[in-house]
Amino acid sequence: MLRSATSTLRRVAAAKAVPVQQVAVRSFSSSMASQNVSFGLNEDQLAIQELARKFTEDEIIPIAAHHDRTGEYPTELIRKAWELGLVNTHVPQKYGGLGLGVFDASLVSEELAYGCSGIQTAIEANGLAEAPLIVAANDSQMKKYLGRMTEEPLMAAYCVTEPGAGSDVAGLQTKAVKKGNKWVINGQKMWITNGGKANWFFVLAKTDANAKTGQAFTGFIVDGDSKGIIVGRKEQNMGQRASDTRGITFEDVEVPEENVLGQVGQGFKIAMGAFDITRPLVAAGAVGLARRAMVEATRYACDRKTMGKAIIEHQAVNFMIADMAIGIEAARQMVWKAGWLKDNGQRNTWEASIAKALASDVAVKSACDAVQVFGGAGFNTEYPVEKLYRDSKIFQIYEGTSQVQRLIIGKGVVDRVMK
Ligand SMILES: CCCCCCCC(=O)SCCNC(=O)CCNC(=O)[C@H](O)C(C)(C)COP(=O)(O)OP(=O)(O)OC[C@H]1O[C@@H](n2cnc3c(N)ncnc32)[C@H](O)[C@@H]1OP(=O)(O)O
Repeated sequence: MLRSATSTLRRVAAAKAVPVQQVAVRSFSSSMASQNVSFGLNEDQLAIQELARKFTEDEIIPIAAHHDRTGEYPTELIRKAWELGLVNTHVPQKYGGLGLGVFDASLVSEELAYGCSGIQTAIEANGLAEAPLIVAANDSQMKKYLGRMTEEPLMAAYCVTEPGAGSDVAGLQTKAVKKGNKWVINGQKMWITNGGKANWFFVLAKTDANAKTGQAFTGFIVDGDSKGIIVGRKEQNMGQRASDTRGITFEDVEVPEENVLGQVGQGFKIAMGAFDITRPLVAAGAVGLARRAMVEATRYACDRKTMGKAIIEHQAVNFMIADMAIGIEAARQMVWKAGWLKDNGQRNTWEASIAKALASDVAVKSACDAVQVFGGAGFNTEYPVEKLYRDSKIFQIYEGTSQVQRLIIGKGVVDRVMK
């Protein structure tokens, strides 16, 4: 199905003398916005979900273990995903993208992460870098920086976290100072996904030391080849090893005034607003990983026999798998709700945090229990579940730890109950 979808896109592209990606864009861009809530996906949503599912089956699953073992960046695979329109899904149609809403993009994220959440993270990191631009960029910034992402398979990175400030964004030390008609950025960023691959960065820097958090920071778009950017080594992480994570140092990096995103002083809110788009998608990735753990555990449990019967027939095993299903179904509904709210113009920060916290915990527990179902084989690299377990942990950490999500959720409960 994937091959025939791809070759159809290629044929249409050749006939029209346009890039394949533009054909993919046109094929999937109609009526994708989830205006009315429904648990039944519409035809377009089913089509993009199926495209992502087949891509995962044909392209990601066969090479996932290799990229996990070697830590090699999946450049060629990302190029293929880009050709099909599975990368940069949020970029508005005006700038050559699919312009998918959060709900529709979550269908893609879940499928890709089913194959390998490390590869999905590399792809999704583009979405995270692009989100602040979607929140606040002007037309010429969008044309220049989002437009190029649909013309070539480029990568971008969201540069907020620092060695001394991950959860506490207000504690960032990177500074930007205005000199003439340029801004000069100095500081150190850490754990930057796609850091070594980025054509451009979204960078959050302090511009007013005396202002309160909501006015103290400014967001900048920084070209990857700017003088003074020092890219650190690729970090060796426990899981999601296909993804490229690095420290990035900014030493007197000059940024033109036209690369200020939104208003000076609004950067913190822009950076947080980006998470309203991307946290549901990280959560969708966690759902995809949990679903893979459930499928692998079920297949193994139906095959493996102890005490004269398949271990799935032992309730102790069957109930672990039942709990995976409970978590996956609940977390997916929460992802869909958080996406639906955003797509319909409503504030979804609270629901995005619930989705992210729930789905991350479900992913870690499901992967852990899948190892348990596999027993000794689950502890061995020959079988897929130890990778799922290693990959799952970061979901409780990146894009806001599970504790940060609970801070947001707890505050939201008080606001709702006491208003
Ligand atoms: C798979 C994809 C790629 C994966 C790569 C992973 C990369 C990453 O991990 S990215 C970095 C992850 N880091 C995080 O997620 C940071 C976590 N921390 C946070 O979310 C915040 O710092 C948090 C929640 C602790 C709150 O911080 P705090 O300093 O208390 O700020 P807070 O007082 O709530 O807000 C300050 C202002 O921003 C506003 N604000 C907060 N959230 C939002 C929002 N979502 N939208 C708009 N405005 C917002 C507030 O209203 C407030 O405005 P005002 O001052 O006018 O009242």
